[in-house]
Amino acid sequence: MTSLKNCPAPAKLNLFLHVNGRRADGYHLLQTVFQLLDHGDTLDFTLRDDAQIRRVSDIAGVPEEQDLIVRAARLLQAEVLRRSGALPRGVDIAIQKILPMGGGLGGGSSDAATTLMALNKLWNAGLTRQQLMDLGLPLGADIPFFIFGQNAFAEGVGEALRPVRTPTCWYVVIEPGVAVPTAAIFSSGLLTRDTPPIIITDFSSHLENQTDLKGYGKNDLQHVATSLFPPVAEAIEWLSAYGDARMTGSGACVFCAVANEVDADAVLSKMPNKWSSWKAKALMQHPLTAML
Ligand SMILES: C[C@@](CO)(OP(=O)(O)O)[C@H](O)COP(=O)(O)OP(=O)(O)OC[C@H]1O[C@@H](n2ccc(N)nc2=O)[C@H](O)[C@@H]1O
Ligand SMILES: Nc1ncnc2c1ncn2[C@@H]1O[C@H](COP(=O)(O)OP(=O)(O)O)[C@@H](O)[C@H]1O
Repeated sequence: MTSLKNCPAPAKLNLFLHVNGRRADGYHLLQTVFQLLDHGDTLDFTLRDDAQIRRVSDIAGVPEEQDLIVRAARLLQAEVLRRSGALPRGVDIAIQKILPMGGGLGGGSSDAATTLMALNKLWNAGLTRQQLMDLGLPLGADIPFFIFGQNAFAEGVGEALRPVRTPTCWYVVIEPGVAVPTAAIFSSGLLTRDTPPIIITDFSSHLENQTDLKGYGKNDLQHVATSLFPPVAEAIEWLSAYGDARMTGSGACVFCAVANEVDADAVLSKMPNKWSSWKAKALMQHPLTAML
């Protein structure tokens, strides 16, 4: 095998996100439920005859050397060399990017996770899922979740993951047109960091029948983001007419659960033109799992 094409890098939502405290290194302790969506970026990987890792598509605002895709590929290439003594062949990576940056949809992390999983296969590297998760974590807190490959209740900074069953519903997502820098939200004086930890004992039924998220927490980052970025507040206010509208991650995107595709289309038909918006089905598994 010399190439892997059309590899999906799905978006995630944080169905809720609690900030429970802060570690000594300044990183925040979170509790969140990650939900995979059938909407995301797509990547192609083609082996080269030399050892270079190259991104062959432009991503506006992200230089090749800083791209999480390139950094993830180089990290795995170095790890394979360390383990086996042989340097894997280089690779050209093309990406069709549709997820907005600074959107709270985990796009960069998902691209990096797909890269680690696809190259592990293409290079016959044989790393376990857990080894890939450990390798990815320093690049981005959401990367272990995407490699985990199932909807999850996460703790720590997002690396302690347990599978959780979530509703088989649809989501309407609004991109409010601003990029929210994650660091600015976490460092804000407006942020509360003392939500009491919740304890989930029944992971098989938790959240399963809830298309309405009421009662399942809140996003502690939301009031910070809405204060600093008014378009986020405006999108939540508009979408609240159709359900329990919330922000995902550190923003800027806003979502609302609906029962089915017809209901999603009904909300989208009323959407003001100023926002990009879309519908997505809740996925139960990472779509790359079935391809590898
Ligand atoms: C908030 C979450 C929730 O899923 O998602 P996004 O909104 O970014 O998608 C993630 O925890 C974000 O993870 P990620 O996007 O990888 O954040 P990073 O780039 O690692 O962190 C950017 C900066 O935010 C702060 N940060 C991040 C995560 C965390 N648990 N505590 C923090 O204090 C740190 O100052 C860090 O330098
Ligand atoms: N392949 C990539 N796709 C998106 N962003 C990337 C990528 N590589 C690096 N980044 C950087 O990561 C930042 C966060 O992007 P992203 O993960 O899409 O947003 P969020 O963490 O809010 O979901 C971007 O602003 C960008 O500077």
